[in-house]
Order: sequence, then structure tokens, then C-alpha cells
Amino acid sequence: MTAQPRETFEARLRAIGETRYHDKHPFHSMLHGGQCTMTQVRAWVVNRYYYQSRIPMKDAAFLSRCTDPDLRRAWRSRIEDHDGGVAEGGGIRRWLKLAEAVGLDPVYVASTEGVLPATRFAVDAYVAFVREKPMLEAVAASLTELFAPKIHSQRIAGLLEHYAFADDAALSYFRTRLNEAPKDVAFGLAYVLDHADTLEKQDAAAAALTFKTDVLWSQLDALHSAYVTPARIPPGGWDGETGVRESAQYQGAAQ
Ligand SMILES: O=C(O)c1cc(C(=O)O)c2c(n1)C(=O)C(=O)c1cc(C(=O)O)[nH]c1-2
Repeated sequence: MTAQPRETFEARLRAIGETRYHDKHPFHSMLHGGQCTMTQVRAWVVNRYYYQSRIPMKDAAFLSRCTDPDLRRAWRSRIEDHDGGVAEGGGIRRWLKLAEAVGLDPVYVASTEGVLPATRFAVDAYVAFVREKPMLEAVAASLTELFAPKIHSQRIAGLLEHYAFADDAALSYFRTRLNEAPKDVAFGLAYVLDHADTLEKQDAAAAALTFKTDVLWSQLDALHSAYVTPARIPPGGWDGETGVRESAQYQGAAQ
């Protein structure tokens, strides 16, 4: 079957974000609107660390299958963005700065103990998807980043306005992503538009992007179910206390 015209296919991909991206999730409205308690903010930081920690692993899985040196060269900066160098670190270290700012022990957060089972399943499914699926689908799955700069900007503004822990140092992860993501997404989008040259491949790429929106949405469903009243923390989930520093300034309700 004939492929959709490039513009129609791009609009189709963007429409997936319009309807399914996790900026529409109620947990994000609470977080960005200042309605989260500090326990809920900490639960988000603990769980989202797992996603951060697995992103460079999924990019390494991608690179391990990649036979084209040009594609490898373009892709490898994603790992550098998250891991950085020994001295300065990268996105993972910046996420742990956020963990400290909200009163969590970064060693506890980095241990990934307390990560909700559903978060683990969702994130591990993303890594497995990138390891196993055709390269086109693996790239297409990363295109949720098309929609990430908007949510990162909303998050910076919302956290600064509503929470006492938030300052430029605590939020440096998100500011840095605003600079890093556009180059990744421009490359990824061009790759998908160029390589999805049949309707079947376009359908597969759209399905991969939809799958990825599910990966993101499921993580927030897990948080909402565990930590928003009527809270139901599953066995193994963070208990709201472990890893909270005694000196944590920001106890109690959102501030
Ligand atoms: O805060 C967010 O909502 C958000 C979403 C996404 C995304 O859409 O997958 C990423 C990020 N942040 C992010 O910081 C990041 O480094 C990242 C990498 C990837 C990816 O799939 O390779 N997505 C995302």
C-alpha cells in the first residue's frame, strides 16, 4: 500500500502526542499545580529515577544493534548526555541533585529500592522494545521527546512557583534537557520520516510511538494509585519514609 505523504505522516505522529502524552495525566496536573504533598513529590523522584537510569541502557541496547557508523555517531551523545564525564556527571547526576533538594538520600534513590513494580515493568518493557524491535520502531519510540520540551518548561515554572525546594540548582536536569532534546528529536524525526517508506512501516512507527506513550502513562498511573488518596502502596513500593533525610527541611504538605 502507498505510504502516506510525509506531512500527513508527521501530523499523524504529532496527533499521538496531542491525545496520549503524559502531560495530560492528573498526577502531572497535581505536581505542576502545587497540589502534591512532599511525600508525593518524593515518590515521583524515586520512581522517575528508574526511568532516567534505564534511558542510557536502552540507548546502549540500540547502539549494540546498529551497523551504520553514521547512525551510531549521531546516537551516542544520548548516552553522554545522561552519564556525562567522571568530573561533571550528566543527567543522572542532575536527577540525584533534585533528589537531594527534595530531602532524599541520593544513595537510596540510586539504589532503585522502593521503585513501584508497575514502574519497573513499564520501563523494562521500553528497554526490551528497543533491544528487540526493528530499528525504525526503536527510533520512533523515542519520539515522545517531541512533546517533552513543553512539559519540561511547564514543570520548571510550576515547581518554582509552588514548592520551596525548587531553585535553579534543583531543576537543572530540566533546563539542560531543554537544550539537549531538540537535537535528538530533530534527528529521530527525520530518520523516521525518511525510513518509513511504506504504509506498513508508517503504521509500525505510529504503533511504536503509541506504545511509548503507554510506557510513560503507566508510570504515572502507578504513582497515582500508590500515593494519591486512597493510597495503595504495593508490596515493595517506597513507604514514604525510607531514604528521607532527618534534616529534610520540607516536611509535610506542599509549600
Ligand atoms: O519529563 C518528561 O516528561 C520526559 C519525557 C521523556 C519522554 O517523552 O520519553 C523523556 C524525558 N523526560 C527525558 O528527560 C529524557 O531524557 C528522555 C529520553 C527519552 C527517550 O525515549 O530516549 N525520553 C525522555
